[in-house]
Amino acid sequence: MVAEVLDGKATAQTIKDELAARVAALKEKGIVPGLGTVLVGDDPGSQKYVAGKHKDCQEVGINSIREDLPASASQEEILGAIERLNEDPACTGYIVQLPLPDGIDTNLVLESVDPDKDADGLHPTNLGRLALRAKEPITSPLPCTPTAVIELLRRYEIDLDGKDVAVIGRGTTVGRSIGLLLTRRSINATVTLMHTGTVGMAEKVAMADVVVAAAGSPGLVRANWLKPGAVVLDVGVSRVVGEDGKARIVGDVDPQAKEVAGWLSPNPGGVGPMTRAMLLENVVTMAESKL
Ligand SMILES: Nc1nc2c(c(=O)[nH]1)N[C@@H](CN(C=O)c1ccc(C(=O)N[C@@H](CCC(=O)O)C(=O)O)cc1)CN2
Repeated sequence: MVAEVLDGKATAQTIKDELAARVAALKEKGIVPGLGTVLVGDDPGSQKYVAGKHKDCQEVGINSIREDLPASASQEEILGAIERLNEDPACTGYIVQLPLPDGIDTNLVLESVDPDKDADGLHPTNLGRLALRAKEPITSPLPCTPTAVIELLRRYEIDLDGKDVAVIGRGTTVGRSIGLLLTRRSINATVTLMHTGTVGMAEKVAMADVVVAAAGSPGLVRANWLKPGAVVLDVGVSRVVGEDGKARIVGDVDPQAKEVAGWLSPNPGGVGPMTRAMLLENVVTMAESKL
């Protein structure tokens, strides 16, 4: 068996084309959506992701606003940037690029974002709504990587109803919140959330119809763990330097998984570009809510 590809890059392009039409309609009504980013420090990955977000904005017609701070920025300086974006009427929504440098209280920073401008869906108010509203439709912003996974599967018409989903990784941006989304009444999956303390990970993965690997541990998920035909989403991102001295991205899933899985999202080219598309979608939806 050779797995079919869940092409996140192509799907994200389709979504961006759809968003460009929605942005044009907003502009006709005098509303120009604006995305803000707060980037602290010089982590090459974060710099690349933020640059990608601004390029995406340009592509779909969204204004973008940058708050770039040095790695030495104090907590107060970061909170100052947050305050400026909270107050800026040109900023519809914004994100604080994670991770923040050591010594910065990430929770305090995320809690200082105006929940109505939380394009990342990571403010406790928005995560709380996700936790509490299991049945009702949610109109507040949702975290981008979890929605990226679900939207990618939806666009490929892969139904999650009644499916067993193994999620590996308990980080804020993916693992913790994807379980809440997947178990919503409208999606109806059953989730096993695994982490470094999990005993018997291979056996649990072997029972899953769908595997979401978001541990950031290169090659953690072995091909021989997978149920034949499983749907595999490789979300974890690690930058490794090859023998040629060049840095490249490696996912959590053993490349041989393509011989066992039924569907596989590549990394790069899978959930990453979809995450960026979901961020734009959040901003456009926030702007439309002002109509
Ligand atoms: N505030 C947030 N910080 C972080 C998040 C997040 O959702 N919110 N997630 C990740 C980084 N991330 C989004 O910010 C992200 C990661 C990867 C990509 C992406 O498009 N990757 C490309 C490859 C790009 C490359 O060559 O390096 C791909 O997968 O094809 C976009 C966004 C941590 N921080």
